Amino acid sequence: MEAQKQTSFSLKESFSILKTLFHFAKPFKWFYIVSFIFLAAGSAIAAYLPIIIQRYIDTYLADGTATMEVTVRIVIFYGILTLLKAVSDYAKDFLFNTASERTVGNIRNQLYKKVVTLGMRYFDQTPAGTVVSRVTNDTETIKEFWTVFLTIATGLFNVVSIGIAMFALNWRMALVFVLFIPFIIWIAGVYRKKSTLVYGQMRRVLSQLNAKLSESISGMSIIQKYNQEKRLIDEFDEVNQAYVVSRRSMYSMNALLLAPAINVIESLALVAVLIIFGYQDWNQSAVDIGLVYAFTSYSRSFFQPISHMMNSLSSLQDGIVSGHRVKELLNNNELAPTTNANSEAKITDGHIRVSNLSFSYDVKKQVLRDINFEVKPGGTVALVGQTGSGKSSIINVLMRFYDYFDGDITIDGHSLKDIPVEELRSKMGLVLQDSFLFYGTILDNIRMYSRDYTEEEVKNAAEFVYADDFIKDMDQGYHSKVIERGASLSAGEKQLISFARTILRSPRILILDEATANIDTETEEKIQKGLANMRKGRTSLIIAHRLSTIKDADLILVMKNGQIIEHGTHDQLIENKETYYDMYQLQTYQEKTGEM
Ligand SMILES: Nc1ncnc2c1ncn2[C@@H]1O[C@H](COP(=O)(O)OP(=O)(O)OP(=O)(O)O)[C@@H](O)[C@H]1O
Repeated sequence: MEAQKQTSFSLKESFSILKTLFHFAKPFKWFYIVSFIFLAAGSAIAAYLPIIIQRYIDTYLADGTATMEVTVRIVIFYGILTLLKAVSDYAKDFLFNTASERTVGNIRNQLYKKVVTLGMRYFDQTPAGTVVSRVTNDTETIKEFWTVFLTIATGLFNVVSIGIAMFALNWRMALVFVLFIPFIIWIAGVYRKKSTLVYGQMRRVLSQLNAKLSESISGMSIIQKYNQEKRLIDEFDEVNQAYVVSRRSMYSMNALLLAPAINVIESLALVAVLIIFGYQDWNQSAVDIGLVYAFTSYSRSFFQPISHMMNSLSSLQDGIVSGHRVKELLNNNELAPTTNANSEAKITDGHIRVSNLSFSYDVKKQVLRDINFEVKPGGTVALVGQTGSGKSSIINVLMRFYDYFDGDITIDGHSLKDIPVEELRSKMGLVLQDSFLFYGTILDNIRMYSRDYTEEEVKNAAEFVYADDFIKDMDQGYHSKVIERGASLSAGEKQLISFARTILRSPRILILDEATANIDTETEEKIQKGLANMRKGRTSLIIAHRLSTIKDADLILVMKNGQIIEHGTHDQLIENKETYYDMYQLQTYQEKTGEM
């Protein structure tokens, strides 16, 4: 985490970051090379154009030999070169931007590919906003960084070609221009210092603005319930005003330092040339009028690129920072757990055995301690216990969302570490409390966009878990739209869809985190019937919140602080009159008095 905040880098680090970025540009190298050839051509033409006019003035106009024919020839030549320059500039920009967009697109894809292979540990430690920002904002900054490369390259080509042209025409005049370069560098330095502060402040306030907005959107129901609208509007306004102020400082800084200051330097350089050379040479020979014209044209094209290059340096720094973050994410090795490479173990019967399993999410806090139990093929084991006792953690380990290091879990005699993750996940049907639905149709959500299942099979699966009734009642049945996260469906309906999704894949083992949300009695009845159908002939591991639903389990494990403190069947545990008995008594009382 600390490294992500790093904002300055040694030369060696910067090179290594650049190397990573260039690596992504490699597939498009010909685009870049050809674009630079056009850039060189454009710069050379830009430097040559004033020379044509200078020659025309000094050779023909000055001594009165500018015939119509000569003038037309020169105009045509000038016109063709101007056209060529326009074509070169267009080709340069088009090719470079195509290549840089593709390069950055390539980076975004690689980042996303990486993100989906990362383990849950990474997501536990990294706020979602940070991951989003890596894939969107940082790549956008890298895009700007790429554009800066073009600005710098264009600047260098222009300065060099115009410099050569100026020295070739008159080295003394050229020298006067060169003497003004330090002033431009000084102004650009002042601008850069100030802009780092102003842009930094702007970015900070903008991210506060975004954070405020996203917090309000996700907590809108709480905001409205507790009448917090006025407070939040005021807070938003405060940050918004700060943003307006920081944008204003940016504009006033740019208005003062960018164009006007550079214009002044340009004019000063030109005045200096005119005064110095005007006195010395002008009166002696009229030939120099063309020269003065050429230098007047050069002044802008010579100083502007230098200031642009200097201004771009801060974006270069931002690009390196973003490049570093991207590289860090790409090199992150908190990958999702994998399997022994050569193993092809298969799940056939669904016989689970957990032996001496201990587990921690963060190495510091022991979440599971010495867990031992067995679920026979087709049997049902229920996990019960107070919140935070470790029930979900057992499932997290069993599904290989997290790796474990102490003890082992075997299925059909194979250690989990030897069962390919795809095999494991295809044979284990997982239904979580909060079923995640994707944007799409009910049909897409049940078959998870796979073309392996026909609509008929999807319907059969839905019928099997009693989800068919409510789906048929919807406007467009199985083709009804599901909005983001299935917000338009009730918790019970989402759970039924999730049952259908699970059962469609005929898993050997069923892992179920029973929903605690309030579900109406009718849906609840369907859920229980659907569940009973799903469990038939399958090994089931159920996290139960309502003890009445697991009375028939073959084994009930009572958990507390990451340990199993009691186990047995419902009747045995009731007879024991310990924790389970107390929990059961309390729940039965609550159900009777309607407190649940
Ligand atoms: N991703 C995680 N990273 C770190 N600690 C975690 C993580 N998930 C859970 N824990 C911790 O592990 C412990 C067990 O949590 P777990 O979710 O397994 O409990 P649970 O019995 O399923 O609770 P509930 O009934 O509320 O779902 C808790 O102390 C919790 O704070």
